[in-house]
Amino acid sequence: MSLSTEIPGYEFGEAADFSEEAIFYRHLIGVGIERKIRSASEIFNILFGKIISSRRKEEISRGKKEPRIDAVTYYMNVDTTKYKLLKPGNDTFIRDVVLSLLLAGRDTTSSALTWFFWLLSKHPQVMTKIRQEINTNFDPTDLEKLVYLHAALLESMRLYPPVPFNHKSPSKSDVLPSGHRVEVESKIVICIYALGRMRSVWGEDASEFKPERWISENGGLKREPSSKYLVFNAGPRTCLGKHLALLQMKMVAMEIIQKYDFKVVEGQKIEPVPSIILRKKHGLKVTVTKNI
Ligand code: HEM
Repeated sequence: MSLSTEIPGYEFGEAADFSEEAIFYRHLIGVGIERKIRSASEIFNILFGKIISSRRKEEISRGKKEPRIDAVTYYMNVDTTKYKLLKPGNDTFIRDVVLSLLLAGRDTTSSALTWFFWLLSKHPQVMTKIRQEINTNFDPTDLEKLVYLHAALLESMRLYPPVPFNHKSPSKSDVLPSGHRVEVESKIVICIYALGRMRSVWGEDASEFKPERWISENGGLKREPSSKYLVFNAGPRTCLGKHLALLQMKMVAMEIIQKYDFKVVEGQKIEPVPSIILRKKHGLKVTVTKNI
């Protein structure tokens, strides 16, 4: 669903939601909801086919002028001779890379912000502190100064991680540091949602929303190892968009908090969709008034 009534047909969004739900069933239950995946990929193929072919025509008509700076153009201009598996004009490669970036960056940040604003509605004292910080420390060129807002976003994702679980399989049999033996290709599902709420990891107040736990004694941000805060994954396949995501979320949150007052509509059902992204099944209904 889109907030704008002017945005025509929302095929991409619906296809993305379908795929995320279908992948959930594949990861966890091991059965495919193939029809959803197939119709979502047909939509992606049609949409990306149109975009890539019109971009190719545009590039030809631009001639020697500087190419546009965007992901599709960047990957269209990759030197395919340097890579064994790439063929010139390989549209499938461009489609897959751009689609991965869109899926990785689309619902993750929007899911994070939806839970964040819902938590703020339940913790008005946190909202007040964020407003105070924005009013005193706001510098559009340096959002790093918004330490409390950053802490509140990290804390919200600890309780409601946009990617709530991950799934790994060893390529050969191994023994984990815990002593558990894992057979080749066995499925290890890591529940990031549960990890964020474990008292043994986060302390007795693990289930409470407390941005303060991220503030160090000197008032800066406390760093936690990525193996403890697995929200962006850890190791070599850690999220490439982590810093971009936090920056985008700070910008959006700051704009909304500064300019609007919003009230969450009472009595609505809050429940997640079974999907690889922790989306709210019914969205979040709020009434918004502009701050003058
Ligand atoms: C709050 C926002 C985000 C969260 C919580 C998040 C979380 C994650 C997680 C958990 C993974 C690992 C997935 C796996 O192992 O299967 C991942 C991978 C990735 N993310 Fe993000 N992500 C966010 C935003 C973004 C954004 C905005 C982008 C870029 C536009 C992005 C790009 C990527 C890419 C390219 C990977 C794959 C890295 C690899 O496999 O080498 N992410 N992200």
